[in-house]
Amino acid sequence: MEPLVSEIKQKFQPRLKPIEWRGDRLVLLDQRILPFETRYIEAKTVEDVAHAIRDMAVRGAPAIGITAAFGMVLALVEKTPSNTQEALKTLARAREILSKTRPTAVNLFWALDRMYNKAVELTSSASSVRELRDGLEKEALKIFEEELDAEIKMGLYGAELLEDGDTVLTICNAGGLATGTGLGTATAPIYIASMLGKRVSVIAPETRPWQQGARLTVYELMQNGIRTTLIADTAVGLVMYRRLVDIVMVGADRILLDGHVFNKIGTLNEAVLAHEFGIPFYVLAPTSTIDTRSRVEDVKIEERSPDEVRTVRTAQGSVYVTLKEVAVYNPVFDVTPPKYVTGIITERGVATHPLSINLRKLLNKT
Ligand SMILES: CSC[C@H]1O[C@H](OP(=O)(O)O)[C@H](O)[C@@H]1O
Repeated sequence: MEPLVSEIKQKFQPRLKPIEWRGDRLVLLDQRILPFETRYIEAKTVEDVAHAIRDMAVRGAPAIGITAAFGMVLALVEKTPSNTQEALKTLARAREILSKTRPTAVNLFWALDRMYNKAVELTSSASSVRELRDGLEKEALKIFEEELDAEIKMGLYGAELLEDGDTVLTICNAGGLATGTGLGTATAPIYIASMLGKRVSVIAPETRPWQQGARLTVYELMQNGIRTTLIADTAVGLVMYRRLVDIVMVGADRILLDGHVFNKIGTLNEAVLAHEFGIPFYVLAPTSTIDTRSRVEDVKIEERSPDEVRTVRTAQGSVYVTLKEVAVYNPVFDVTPPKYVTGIITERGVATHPLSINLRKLLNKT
């Protein structure tokens, strides 16, 4: 598969660069104001990175992980510790700050642990803080490259499931904006199938309240020439009932070993409806999104500001669509039980039922 991965890596020139490392700063495409305005923000400190993740200037499980990884490097850039032991203390503080930004996407914690453990390993041989920082920078860049390779492999596995003329239903944005690489997870099969000559189109629900579908998925798919139809979230049932959907492909923020999938709010609705209408429902995620330790009850489902539901984003900024005083409950993820999942597509292959056994097999695959 490797030669094909290299060929596709050369062929796929993403229009968007959501995350760019500049050696002493991170340049992030501000996703809070797309598609109305293309604005980049510079993150030069750990706090800058924490704010960008918390405020969703950058979002999407893999993109959050990659951004946090570079945030750990910036911890040694913004103020150079006096020695490598002080550097470890600085990195522990940075991990603490970044781990508090958003609770559901496991990629954040996976990336922070990987970077900190790498730092511990490097301090045993690094003769200076600069050597430690250079080693950490290499690790963050490696995470980015591994993520892109994983998406290409997921895309190849997923593209095999797509026929010429198929329509894919998605949710939220699990595209190149959500992973930072420009290819995405749920969108990777769509881009690669199209590259391989299959005419694939997409139905993208707007994905209230943050509108990742209407503002981000529509934007990136159309930029990449994919035929896209936007629908209201409440229309997913009817498009399935009318057989307008051949397959559902969604991303994930956290997948448990028993096959429970945490993803954007509304994913459960699509999964249950797809199961009812006999439509294949696939989840796409790199193995860095698989949480091998938690049970369903251990996972915190993020709740965000009530104003995300009370308002809608427009080119002029957010406008209220209801009474400002109304009470709001705003969970931004849900959890889909494994019975509603046809398969989980990772860079190591596709796990089908029994998911609990086959996910472990994929993780143990060398
Ligand atoms: C590549 S999957 C990304 C995943 O993250 C999104 O959530 P958010 O926009 O709140 O970060 C959504 O759940 C996507 O499926």
